[in-house]
Amino acid sequence: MSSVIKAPVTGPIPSMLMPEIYDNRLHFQHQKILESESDTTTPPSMSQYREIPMLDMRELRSSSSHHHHRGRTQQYAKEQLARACTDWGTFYVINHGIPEELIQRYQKLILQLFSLPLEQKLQAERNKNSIFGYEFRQNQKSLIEIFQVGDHEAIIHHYSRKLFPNSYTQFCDALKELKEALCHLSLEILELVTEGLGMNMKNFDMYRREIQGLIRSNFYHQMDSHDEKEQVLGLKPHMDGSFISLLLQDDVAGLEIMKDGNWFCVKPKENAICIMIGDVLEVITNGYISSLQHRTIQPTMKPRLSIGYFLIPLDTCTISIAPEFVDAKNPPLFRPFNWLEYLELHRLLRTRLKGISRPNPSTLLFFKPLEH
Ligand SMILES: O=C(O)CCC(=O)C(=O)O
Ligand SMILES: [Fe+2]
Repeated sequence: MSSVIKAPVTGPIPSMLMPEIYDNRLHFQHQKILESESDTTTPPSMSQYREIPMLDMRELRSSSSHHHHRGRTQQYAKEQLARACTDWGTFYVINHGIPEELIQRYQKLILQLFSLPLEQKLQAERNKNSIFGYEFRQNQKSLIEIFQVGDHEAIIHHYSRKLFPNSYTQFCDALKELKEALCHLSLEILELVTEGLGMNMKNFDMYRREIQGLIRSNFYHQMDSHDEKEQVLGLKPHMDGSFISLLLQDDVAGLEIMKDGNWFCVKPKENAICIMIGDVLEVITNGYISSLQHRTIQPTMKPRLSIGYFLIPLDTCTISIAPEFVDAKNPPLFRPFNWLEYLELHRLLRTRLKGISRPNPSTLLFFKPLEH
């Protein structure tokens, strides 16, 4: 029958962030897309477990050695990487080189942060118009605490001081060290991925100077389960607004991925980092690879900590299809857009559609050519 959307999209998008490219026609289109979708919120049932591809960074990294066997191993690993991207949109990497000591040090400190009194954490609360800070996200059945910062040292110091007035340097140091290591690794992987998919590295270079990093820690509280078969959703199904995302997890399961129309549970792997393809790469490759739809399940046995690192464009960056992914058989699927425009729509979907799961949670729908 009618759509179940409780909060129809009305009123203008805040003009401060509204690029000129927006006009009323597009705004109307957004409304149409949102209205055509209905609530598909059903409690997720237990998902089957699947192994995702596993790649060895030691094999992928080029070496100065000209050893024949080594070259073949590397070539094979690169093919596996390309296949992981086209078939799965996600994979684990091992031998990534991020020191275990550093990860554990940061995990310990971020858990200390989450165990601070709520009033103190709220001193660093995320501002409505910002993506940085602390967030206490409580729904009927789920509870997640999130802490997120970017590359700006001043912001990191600002929030760290509020949270750890007496010992903030220790926290800042670990955060910055981990962020830098993850930045390095993610750029390396992004380069391997784009090159492996046949992207012209000159076109990739245009983005190199327009990339920033976000580090986000998610603390999922342990929830009571009344029905063993029914799971409680933590994060709703979504695609990340990133080039790629890196995910570190403790030993508690909770991540689920969508593959071929089914949800699968991905178990944490010791010393492995989960890589996910984000929306930006889907656009640049003109849909040759898709961003990974994923969600999380609220744990019941013990709490769960995950740390995500997102490589995202700078606000000023324009995202457009790399020409080598367009030909007669592959017409352009997306119009070029500015990153702020993406963020605004991403936020619109999250806030205006609170409590509603869209059948297709993709923000990229808005950048497809208009249908007549
Ligand atoms: O906690 C996880 O496993 C995933 C987190 C996630 O998807 C996100 O922060 O975007
Ligand atoms: Fe995500």
